[in-house]
Amino acid sequence: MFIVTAKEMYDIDHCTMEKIGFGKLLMENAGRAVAEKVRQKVNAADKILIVVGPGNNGGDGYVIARTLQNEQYRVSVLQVVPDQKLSEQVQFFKQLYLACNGTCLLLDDSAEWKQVISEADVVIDSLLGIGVDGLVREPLASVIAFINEKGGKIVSVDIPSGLPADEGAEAFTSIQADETIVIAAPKTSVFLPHTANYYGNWEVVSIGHPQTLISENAACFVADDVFFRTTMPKRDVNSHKGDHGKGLVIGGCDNMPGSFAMTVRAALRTGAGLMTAVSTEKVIDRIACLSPEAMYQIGASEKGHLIADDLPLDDKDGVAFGIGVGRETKTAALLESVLQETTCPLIIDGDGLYLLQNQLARLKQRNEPTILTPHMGEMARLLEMDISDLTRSPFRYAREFAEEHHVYVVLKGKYTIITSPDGNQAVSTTGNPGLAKGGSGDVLTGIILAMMMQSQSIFQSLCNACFVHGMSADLQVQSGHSYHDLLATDVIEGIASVYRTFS
Ligand SMILES: NC(=O)C1=CN([C@@H]2O[C@H](COP(=O)(O)OP(=O)(O)OC[C@H]3O[C@@H](n4cnc5c(N)ncnc54)[C@H](OP(=O)(O)O)[C@@H]3O)[C@@H](O)[C@H]2O)[C@H](O)CC1
Ligand SMILES: [K+]
Repeated sequence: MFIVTAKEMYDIDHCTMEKIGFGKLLMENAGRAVAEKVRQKVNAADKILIVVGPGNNGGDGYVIARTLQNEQYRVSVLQVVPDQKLSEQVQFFKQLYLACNGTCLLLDDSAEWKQVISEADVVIDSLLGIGVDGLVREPLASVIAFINEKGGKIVSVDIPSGLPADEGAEAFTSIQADETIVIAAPKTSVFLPHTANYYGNWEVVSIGHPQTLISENAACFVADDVFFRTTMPKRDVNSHKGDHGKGLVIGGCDNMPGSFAMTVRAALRTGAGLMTAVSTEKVIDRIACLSPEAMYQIGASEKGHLIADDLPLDDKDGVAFGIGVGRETKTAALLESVLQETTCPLIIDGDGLYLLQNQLARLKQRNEPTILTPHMGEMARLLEMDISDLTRSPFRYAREFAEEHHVYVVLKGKYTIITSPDGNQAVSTTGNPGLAKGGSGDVLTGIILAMMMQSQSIFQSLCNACFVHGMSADLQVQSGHSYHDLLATDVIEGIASVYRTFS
C-alpha cells in the first residue's frame, strides 16, 4: 500500500483522467466503490444523508447517492453550496442523480438543514476532500460542527472533511468520522498522531488508477505483510551460524540490566547467528542466565557505568549501542570510540541517543550505515525542537535529519516512520497499545540488529523488523494477551508466531 500527499494524489488523478483517458469515469468509479463499502455498514431501513460540498469530493457524493438509491436505500442529499459553485463534472453527476428521481436540499433554501442532519441515521461526508485549504470557511464550518454534534453514524469519503491531507497544519476544523473510505491511497494525515483519530476506522478502495502510476508518484509506502513476505530472506538449509550475523550489543548499567537483556534475547529470537553482549560485571552476572545462547564480555566501568574501552568491534556484522547504558559523561567517551571504530552497521538507541546529542557531527564521518531509533521525545531532543512541532510534521523532520546526518531513522510511534539517508520513507502500521510499555523499544532494537544481518538491505531490514515487532504484539493479543498485560518479553516470545504465520 502506498501513502500519498495531496499533490501526489492530484498528479495521479490528473494523469489517469487526462493522459490515460478515464475522464468522468474516475469519479463514477470512486462513487460506486465507496457506495459498495457503505452498503456493508448500513441497514436497509437507515435514513442516509449525503452531504455534498463544492468540489469533486461532492461529486463523489452524488455518485454515491445515485448508486445507493438505485439499490433501494433511503437516500437524500444536502448540498451546502449553490449550484453555480459546482464544477461542470459535478453538475453532470448531480443531473444524473436528479434524472434518477434523486432529491436534493440546498442549504441556502432551507432552514430545515439541521433537522435533516438530525434525522439521518447515517451521514455520508462528501463536503470536502483533499482540496481543503486552511481553516474551513462558512457555511461549511457550521455544517461540520453540527454533523459532529448531531449526525448519526458518520462515514467520510476519502478524508474527513476539513482535515488536511498533508502534514504541517497547526489548526483545522474536521469531521470526526466513525469510518473513512479512503480513495486509491491513504493520505499522509492518516499516520500523524494529531490527525489519525479523525479518520475513525479507515479502509482503502481502488477506483481504477493504474497501480504503476501510484507507485511511481507516491514517495512513501506501508511496510506490510506483503512487503515482509516478498523481502524477508529465506534461510538456506546449508547455512551455518556465521551466515546469520555476528552481533554485538553494548549497553546496560548496574541499575538498568533488564533492557539490555531484552535486546540480546530479541536479537537471538529474530535469528542472529552469534550474539556477544558487553556490559558491566554486575549486569552480566545478573542476566547471563537469561540468554545462555549469547556470549558475554565485561566492559570497563566506573560507578556502575561503562566507560571508554577497547571492545571487539572489528569482526562484527552489526552493533547496537545504548540500551540502558545510562547518561554518564564517561560513557559518552565510549560512544565516541564506537562511532569511530565500528566498521559495520551500528544502531544507536535509548540512552545512546542522549549521549549522541553532542556528537552528531561524527555521524557523517562514518562510512558504514548508522541507524537511530528514537521515539518522538528523543527525536525532538536531537532536533532541539518542541515535540508538538515534530509530531505535526514527522515525515519532514525525520527525512531532513536523515539526509543531513546521512543516517537511517526509525521514528517510533503508533505508526513508525522509517527513513533512509537518501530520503526514502516507509511506515509500519503493525502493533497495538500493548506496546506502550517499558522495554518495547529495547526489543525492537534487538529485532533490528538481527534483521539487518540477514542479507537484505538496511532499509528492508528496518521495515521488516518493525513489521515483526508490531505483528508479534498483535498476534500475542489475538491469542490470549491483552493491551494491559502484554509485556516486552511476551513480544520476544511472539516472534516465533510471526515467522510461522508470515514466512
Ligand atoms: N480529480 C478527480 O476527478 C477525482 C477526485 N476525487 C475526489 O475529489 C477530491 C478532490 O477534489 P477537489 O475538488 O480538488 O477538492 P475538494 O472536493 O476538497 O473541494 C475543494 C473545494 O472546496 C473549497 N474549499 C477549499 N478549502 C476550503 C475551506 N477552507 N473552507 C471552505 N471551502 C473550501 C474550494 O472551493 P471554493 O469555491 O470555495 O474555492 C475548493 O475548490 C478528492 O478528495 C476525492 O474525494 C475522486 O475520488 C476521484 C476523481
Ligand atoms: K470528505
